[in-house]
Amino acid sequence: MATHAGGLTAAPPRAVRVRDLYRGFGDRVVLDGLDLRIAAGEFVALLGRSGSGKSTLLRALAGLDRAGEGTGLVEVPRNLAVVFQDARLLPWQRVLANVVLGRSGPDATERGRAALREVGLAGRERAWPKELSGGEQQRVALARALVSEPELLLADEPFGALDALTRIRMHGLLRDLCARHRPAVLLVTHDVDEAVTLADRVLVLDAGRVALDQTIDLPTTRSHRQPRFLAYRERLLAALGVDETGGQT
Ligand SMILES: Nc1ncnc2c1ncn2[C@@H]1O[C@H](COP(=O)(O)OP(=O)(O)OP(=O)(O)O)[C@@H](O)[C@H]1O
Repeated sequence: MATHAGGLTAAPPRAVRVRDLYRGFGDRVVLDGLDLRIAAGEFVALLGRSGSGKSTLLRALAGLDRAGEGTGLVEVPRNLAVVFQDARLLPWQRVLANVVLGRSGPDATERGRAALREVGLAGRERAWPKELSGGEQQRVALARALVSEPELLLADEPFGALDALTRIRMHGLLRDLCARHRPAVLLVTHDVDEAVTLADRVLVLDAGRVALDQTIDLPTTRSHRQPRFLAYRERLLAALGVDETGGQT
């Protein structure tokens, strides 16, 4: 359990606990007394208007927020992994080396191969990153994240740069990987459908705090046509201040 920006560390609950988190840049207050809990194994999606502070919160959890000023309690498991919109692979390393980065020994290699099999890239171990499509590169990034069996996976719009069909395939992949590995997940996304498709709970960030905390009570395999899916979608869009036509409410 790592504690960033002050505060005492309690017994490790293997989940996220954030209390009274403040983050600002100069005069700009971005997170303003934010509270958040994520249970072990829980999948939480985070929505919010552009500039509402989603990435700032994710960086605070990842311990990557050295730029701004901040106070508050942040407790996260030490064993966490982060994936971003761009796969951030090392171009001079082959795919398998990217997955096992920083690890060595036959065990690491075997785990890396297994992770690549899990993301559907068996046989591509010796490929260079530039030989892969954007979707395949994100698969490698997911394999690299999961090879350490993280207790927490932080994902900042991981599918934001992919085309719609690839994104749908990646949703299925991420859902299956999370069902198998059971990390707690915080997924930052702009895509309301993605949030309702994947998450146990969807949060909407507004004015520096969690403005809506919506449990998604749907079966694991979800269809966009289910009436309850559409009802959640509508509620979240309303909380984001947009209607179905893209207009402001
Ligand atoms: N290093 C920084 N220095 C100054 N301001 C910053 C810095 N990082 C973020 N900000 C500001 O903090 C606010 C929140 O940014 P953040 O990236 O967290 O929002 P976001 O909700 O993730 O946005 P988007 O959906 O557009 O990615 C923005 O106004 C941004 O300009």
